[in-house]
Amino acid sequence: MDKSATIFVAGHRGLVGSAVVRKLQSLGYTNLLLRTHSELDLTSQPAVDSFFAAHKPQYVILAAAKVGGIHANNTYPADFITINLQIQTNVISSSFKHNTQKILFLGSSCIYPKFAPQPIPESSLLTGPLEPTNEWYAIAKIAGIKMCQAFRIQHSFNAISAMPTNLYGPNDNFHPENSHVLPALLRRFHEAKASNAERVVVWGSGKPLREFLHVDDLADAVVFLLESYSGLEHVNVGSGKEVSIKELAELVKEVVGYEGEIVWESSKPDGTPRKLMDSSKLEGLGWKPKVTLKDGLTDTYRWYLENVIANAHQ
Ligand SMILES: NC(=O)C1=CN([C@@H]2O[C@H](COP(=O)(O)OP(=O)(O)OC[C@H]3O[C@@H](n4cnc5c(N)ncnc54)[C@H](OP(=O)(O)O)[C@@H]3O)[C@@H](O)[C@H]2O)C=CC1
Ligand SMILES: C[C@H]1O[C@H](OP(=O)(O)OP(=O)(O)OC[C@H]2O[C@@H](n3cnc4c(=O)[nH]c(N)nc43)[C@H](O)[C@@H]2O)[C@@H](O)[C@@H](O)C1=O
Repeated sequence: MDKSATIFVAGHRGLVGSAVVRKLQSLGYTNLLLRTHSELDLTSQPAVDSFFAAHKPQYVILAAAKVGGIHANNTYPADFITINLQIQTNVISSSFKHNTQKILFLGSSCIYPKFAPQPIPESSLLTGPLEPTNEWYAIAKIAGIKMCQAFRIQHSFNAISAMPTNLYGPNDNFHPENSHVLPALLRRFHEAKASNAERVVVWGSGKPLREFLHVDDLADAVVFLLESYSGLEHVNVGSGKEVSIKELAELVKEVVGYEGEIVWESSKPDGTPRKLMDSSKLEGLGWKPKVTLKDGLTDTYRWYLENVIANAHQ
């Protein structure tokens, strides 16, 4: 790829988009096209089409989406299905219409059936019922994969899809209810330590297993796929390592330095019991993750202290 190619990174202020921008800049890409949500609402078809007509990006990385953890997905199903269908339909169809050379769409491991074989190969897509807490979001993401495939089959449009596992890192969403488990626990344990609270509440049974990938590894994989993969099938992006939510909570407690007790709130949903991705396809293409969970958590906590807590005290 030419380092001066115009690359539109949609969602560049989010967890994934900001990591992709850091990665592209570190590799010497100089012509990044970036718009905030207020500058360009991707749910508006006329606005997206005018933007593409005016700027004609050569490459597009679609990292803008309505995203949230188990509680947000379960509480706002209409938002999760509608906004995601709108954003991806507008961006993929305008990319094709205005001659983008290649687009990379980001889905999620929740596209797979709740009881898929573990580790989950790409071929498990559409082989069984979805996890109910996030089926609305999953249906939108599955439609995104199928839209990329349909444009490739009908129009030879170079649209590819990457399916990341659960991500974390700088610029994550640390909202107490609507975020994913890892940033939620970093914040909750930090606040408990700061206020000398005797216990911290963690949702569910602690038994579900999750695979976590640092967002810098994901960004590396995204750019790797953009530069080197043009297949019909979506590609899993995982770390290959899973931990139980109980183990995660113990690790966050240690990294934050909290000494109180953990209490489990069993009325909260566990979600899918296990979703370890089979990332052997990506590994076969020549890509591997680098960041361990312990190192990634330690760095993310440092980022949280320096960027969220420090700013809150200014
Ligand atoms: N986080 C995770 O664990 C995982 C994420 N993914 C996927 O990665 C992608 C990025 O997720 P992530 O970075 O975590 O999400 P974030 O919520 O951190 O970022 C999403 C970005 O999209 C922007 N956005 C949302 N709606 C619109 C809109 N209507 N118009 C313009 N911009 C909009 C947001 O801007 P604003 O905040 O201003 O609305 C934000 O910058 C998503 O496709 C997600 O499905 C996949 C697996 C796991
Ligand atoms: C990436 C993926 O993310 C979502 O799926 P999820 O993996 O279930 O996401 P989660 O991070 O919110 O929860 C993981 C586990 O952790 C437990 N848990 C404990 N305590 C807290 C807690 O405080 N907050 C949260 N959110 N979860 C908690 C929680 O009960 C669950 O058992 C999808 O909806 C969808 O968005 C998607 O694709």
